[in-house]
Amino acid sequence: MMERPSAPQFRRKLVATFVQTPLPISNSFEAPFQPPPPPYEFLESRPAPAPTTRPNHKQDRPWVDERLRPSSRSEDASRLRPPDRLRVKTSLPNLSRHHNGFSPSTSPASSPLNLTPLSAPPPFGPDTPTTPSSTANASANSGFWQNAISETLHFAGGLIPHPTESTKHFTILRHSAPLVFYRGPTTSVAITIFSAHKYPLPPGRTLWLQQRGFSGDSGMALKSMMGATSDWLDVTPSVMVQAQELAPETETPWQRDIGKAARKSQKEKGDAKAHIPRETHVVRIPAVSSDGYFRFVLCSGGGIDIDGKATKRTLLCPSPIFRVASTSSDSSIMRGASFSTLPLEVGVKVASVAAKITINKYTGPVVGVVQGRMNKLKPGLVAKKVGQFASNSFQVNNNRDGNMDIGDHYTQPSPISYDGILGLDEGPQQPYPLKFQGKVAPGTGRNRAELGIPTANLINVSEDIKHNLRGVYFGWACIMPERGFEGLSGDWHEAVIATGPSPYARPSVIPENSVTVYLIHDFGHVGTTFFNARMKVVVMGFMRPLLSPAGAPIQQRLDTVSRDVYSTMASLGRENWGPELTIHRLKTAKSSRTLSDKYSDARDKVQRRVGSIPMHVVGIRTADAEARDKIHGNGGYWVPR
Ligand SMILES: Cc1cc2nc3c(=O)[nH]c(=O)nc-3n(C[C@H](O)[C@H](O)[C@H](O)COP(=O)(O)O)c2cc1C
Ligand SMILES: Nc1ncnc2c1ncn2[C@@H]1O[C@H](COP(=O)(O)OP(=O)(O)O)[C@@H](O)[C@H]1O
Repeated sequence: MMERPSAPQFRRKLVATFVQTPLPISNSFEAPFQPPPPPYEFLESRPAPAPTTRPNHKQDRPWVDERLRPSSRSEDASRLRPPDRLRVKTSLPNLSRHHNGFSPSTSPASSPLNLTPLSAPPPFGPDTPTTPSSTANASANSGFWQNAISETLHFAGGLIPHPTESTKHFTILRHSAPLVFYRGPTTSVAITIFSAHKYPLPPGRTLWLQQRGFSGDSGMALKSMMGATSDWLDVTPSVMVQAQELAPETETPWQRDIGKAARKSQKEKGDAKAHIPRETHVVRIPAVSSDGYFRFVLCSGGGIDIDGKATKRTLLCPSPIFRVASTSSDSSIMRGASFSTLPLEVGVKVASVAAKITINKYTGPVVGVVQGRMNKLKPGLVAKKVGQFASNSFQVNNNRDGNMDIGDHYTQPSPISYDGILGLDEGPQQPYPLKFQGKVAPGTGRNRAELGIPTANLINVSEDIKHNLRGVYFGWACIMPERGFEGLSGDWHEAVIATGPSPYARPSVIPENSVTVYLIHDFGHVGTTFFNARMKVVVMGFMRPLLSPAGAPIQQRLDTVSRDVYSTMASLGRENWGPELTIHRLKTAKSSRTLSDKYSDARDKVQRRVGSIPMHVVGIRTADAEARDKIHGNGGYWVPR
């Protein structure tokens, strides 16, 4: 992490940075990796499973640690400060000059719209979409937003300065900037845990997220969202990664931080008692954590033992605090802010105003398209409702009403008719059949090599499918009869479709779902491939969740796959499950829908579009972020040292 200058320097630097180039955003997001990991190790390499029940623990209320409790009266006074005192000057130069953030009461909404960006707008983030309609104006906005964040990060550096927290035997060093802008499900914070020679980290160590000043209603809301019984969230990273797998640009700054902290510890405690680095954790911040001040708490125990019982949790060390900020709720959340961090809140507010302008770039086109289409359906309630829905989806605090519960209904087990035969004899039930397409791309070749089962890896599959499907499904697939693939069977074939994080993928905070299809068809001779062919897939039902293949003997995997193939063949062999009837159904379903079906279809479509708009790029939390979180699980990764 970048070193923070002392106060007067800091002020000078702030202005200087402001007119030169914006700072890079912190390294608190997904880090790139290089070599692929060995197969099948990732799904189960976490040392302690996430507890399903958590002990009630009045005794370990958050923030009772005296060293961390905001102490002074001045803080109480600051809490009473009316929010309008926090109104900010509406341009960044002013913010820089009034670096404490307090300024005459100018309406925050009044002038940013008129602002021109301060420096040439750089592209924002690695996954910044380039919509055709993103005009010069829009990219100017993103420059403005980026500047606002850079400024705020500077503030954070000065205002939450402690990068380490220690107890007698443990130290936690925070690598990421102390201000973490919410960036969707990949939002993460990196820490390294040190411990004394005689105190290696216990094998069942767990990491918990605590919110500062956290109590009452919000505590309850959090609990019910997570289905948890406690207001601590288990955020123990899921997978282990070796240091050699880290990209140098990730590892080098961490090593620098670690070296510095280790030297300091040696100086303070002497060789015998110095704390030595044990593990680096990149911890995913779940959407449900909302905005506020947080810390991690390292514990021994807290997981589940082999009998399925929760093990006793003992506190070992808290981490330094950090602020998570998004722009969708009232960003000037005072809960947990101390007097010294109030100016930071102002910075967040400015970034938030900037983001709201920037977001028009993403939402504008979708609202336009949907409303345009609905006007054709007019007049009537339906058009009005969908139109409203389209606009409302972009409201900052959009409610969950009308949202698809993403993922859930695609992972419901199909009813079993009889031995191994899935689904009712009458045919597939909602939401199936489900159609999608993809292009066949080379994979690792391991499935064929190990099991003799070639699986076509599909790319260019819609985000919607990748997000919602997780597990093993059965259905039909065909290779599209195009030039270059004339010799291949273009018929519909029974297929097993497996989607989920690939066991062979590079590690990341959230592994991307891959879609692989095994066509139950003999294409002639061993080794036939059809890379670059387009494939159509119709999913007819859910078969089973993905098993973690870690350590599973090949024979066991073969048995599972054989059962999958059998079930698929047997289930699809019934009259109402054939490909022709299914395709016919898909076609007629389109023309025979009632107006209200159309309404819900259009609503789903809009909702999916909304889900696919990268709102998180500018720190907006959408209502489905929490639903998606359920799919992502803990995520994150840890590196032994
Ligand atoms: C019938 C079948 C069942 C599968 N079951 C699982 C599973 O339970 N868990 C899993 O992680 N992957 C499963 N997969 C995916 C494969 O393990 C593998 O990731 C995929 O086929 C890509 O391999 P490739 O790189 O050799 O093409 C399954 C694949 C097939 C065809
Ligand atoms: N029955 C089949 N189902 C799916 N793909 C097949 C089949 N027969 C041949 N293939 C071809 O084999 C490839 C998969 O082979 P595999 O050795 O698993 O390699 P990879 O891991 O590169 O996908 C597919 O991409 C496809 O081109």
